[in-house]
Amino acid sequence: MFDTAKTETKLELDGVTSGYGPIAIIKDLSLSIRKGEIFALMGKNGMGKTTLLKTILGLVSARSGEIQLDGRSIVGASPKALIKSGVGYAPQEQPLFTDLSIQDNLRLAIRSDRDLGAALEHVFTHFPFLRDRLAQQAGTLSGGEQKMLILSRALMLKPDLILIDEISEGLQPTVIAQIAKALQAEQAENGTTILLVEQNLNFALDVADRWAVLKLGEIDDSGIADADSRERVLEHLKI
Ligand SMILES: Nc1ncnc2c1ncn2[C@@H]1O[C@H](COP(=O)(O)OP(=O)(O)OP(=O)(O)O)[C@@H](O)[C@H]1O
Repeated sequence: MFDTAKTETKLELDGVTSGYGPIAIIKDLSLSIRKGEIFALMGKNGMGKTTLLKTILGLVSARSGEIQLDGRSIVGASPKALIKSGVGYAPQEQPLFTDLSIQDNLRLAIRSDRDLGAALEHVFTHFPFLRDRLAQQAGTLSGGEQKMLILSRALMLKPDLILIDEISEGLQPTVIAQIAKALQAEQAENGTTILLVEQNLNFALDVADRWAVLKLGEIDDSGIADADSRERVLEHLKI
């Protein structure tokens, strides 16, 4: 639930415009994510949710506006530099090396093998099935298991901020529940800030402290996640 103590800003976007070629997808968007909160960003297909995450990460350039992480500008920073400064990313597209083992996929997320043992133990607390499956080829995991591996990779460095893109897509409720539990544990135990792009309203509003709906690259509505949020968000997602 929303904690009024969470007032410090972790990520601030101010008047951000970005897109592809001459087309602006994100339009003069301002958004403030507080330290330690789970923030759900929802919206219909093609509204710019992924583009927004990619703009924060520097994978898509911001044409104008300001993006600050912990009060410092990150406009123009490389994705690698952002990951080094504590940002994790679980992309929507399957980013696994399917012919490599689970362990090798996880190893690629850390800088030095010296950190491997501790990082693995960290992700095993959320997804214990990985412990006995480290040698298995990632491509042979089920869809749900692959999603848990993608999230685990983003969690290997214990990021302060995680950007997660439609992790629940195509997953059965038990796997979604496991992922929800993992995110809530990260938030509660490590004070992790989570920006969750989602289409699954129930999952998003269950775990989120606050939410916003993106429409054609602009914030159309936003609020605290409470009993009335579901109906309000649903209205925005209608055709
Ligand atoms: N590389 C690209 N080049 C040109 N246009 C793109 C590119 N990537 C996305 N777009 C366009 O930008 C718009 C927003 O796409 P984006 O993937 O950000 O939306 P989304 O809200 O995440 O959608 P979904 O929920 O379907 O994943 C869409 O019209 C899409 O076609």
